[in-house]
Amino acid sequence: MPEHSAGMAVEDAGVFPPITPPDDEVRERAVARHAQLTKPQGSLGRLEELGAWVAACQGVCPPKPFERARVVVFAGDHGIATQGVSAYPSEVTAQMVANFLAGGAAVNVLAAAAGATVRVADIAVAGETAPMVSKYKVRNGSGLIDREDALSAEETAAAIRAGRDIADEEIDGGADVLVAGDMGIGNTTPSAVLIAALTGSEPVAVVGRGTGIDDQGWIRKTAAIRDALRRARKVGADPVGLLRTAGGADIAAMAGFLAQAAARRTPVVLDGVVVGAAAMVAEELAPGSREWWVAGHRSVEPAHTIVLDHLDLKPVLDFGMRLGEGSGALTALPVLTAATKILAEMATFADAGVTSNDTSNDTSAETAVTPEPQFTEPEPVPDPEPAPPKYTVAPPLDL
Ligand SMILES: Cc1cc2ncn([C@H]3O[C@H](COP(=O)(O)O)[C@@H](O)[C@H]3O)c2cc1C
Ligand SMILES: O=C(O)c1cccnc1
Repeated sequence: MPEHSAGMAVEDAGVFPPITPPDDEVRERAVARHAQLTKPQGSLGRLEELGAWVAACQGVCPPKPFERARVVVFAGDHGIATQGVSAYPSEVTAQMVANFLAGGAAVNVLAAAAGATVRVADIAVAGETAPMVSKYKVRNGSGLIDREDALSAEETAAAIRAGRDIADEEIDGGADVLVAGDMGIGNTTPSAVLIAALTGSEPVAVVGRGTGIDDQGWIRKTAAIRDALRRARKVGADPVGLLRTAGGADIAAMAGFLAQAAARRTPVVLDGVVVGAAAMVAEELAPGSREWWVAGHRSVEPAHTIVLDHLDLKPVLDFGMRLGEGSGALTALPVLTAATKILAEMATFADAGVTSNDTSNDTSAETAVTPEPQFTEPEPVPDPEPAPPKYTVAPPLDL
């Protein structure tokens, strides 16, 4: 077991303190501020709601634009990848970790574009990775979930603990918004199993094309999900039991990370189906965590829509994306920044000397004589002769 989890009782890793929601009173202040900004009421739509959410999370209105957005990519392999459920081989996972470190992956580009920085954590890559990313490694690949448990009880606890410790490190280091990303060939299969187990869905409802499997791959993947679901039945809806039997170390770490972020009152932008599966488990571990998350996007993977419905989260973007790595969340992050800056930087009607239609603070109304109505009801106009129809139906052609 990695040193960071030494001394931690196995059964405590998945125990979280009660999650307190973002500050509703501040959210209301943000809504009230929106009404004073120089724009018609409600005209910035969802942007207004997102800005109020950021304010409620930060407990301050106007909210502060993010200064340290951080994405943590949780990497891990999955035994089930050997069963032909992915369009790519497992070795790609370690190769992509090297690509992340070299700055060449989508996550690097999208993070830079959104003003975020990237951390990579090897939780269960099959094979060696750079020492700087392997501090929290739990094992080399998780088990073949259609015939064995993904993890032992100790490994499950170590993985959840790893995610919690990583969230703590990032928040203590000043992160003010977090993103979890995934990298692991085969990981959409355990994700689908967890989502099906927690929502009572059928394998065919949760199976997706992942990296782009063909129809034969789809059949193999559906069978793998079915078999893993059958094995997972013994643990019911127990979240830690599900991570152990049908999840994997990387997904367990993500679940710990997402719940710990909520426990530490730090907002999170969720990504696609893999992070979504971890989020569903995290919500079971620490109910109420979902209030600290915004759904960055809707992934193409069908199971992701099931997650969004289950957690009652409305995605910011629906871009037809299906990559993972945190890519959808990072594409949405600038929208959150824009929403925050609207509340922080726009002028109010009073500041800008723009006439508002808000009379709630207008004391002159009490002393004024009845004002002249600006618009009067028009006199009723008598019905004119019915106009002839503009277009008439042509008579049938006599052929
Ligand atoms: C080059 C490459 C980069 C990726 N980055 C994320 N994924 C994503 O695709 C994989 C999940 O799909 P499946 O379950 O079908 O294997 C995971 O590695 C996920 O992170 C990638 C996949 C590949 C091939
Ligand atoms: O939705 C995702 O995050 C996703 C989809 C396909 C492959 N990997 C990740």
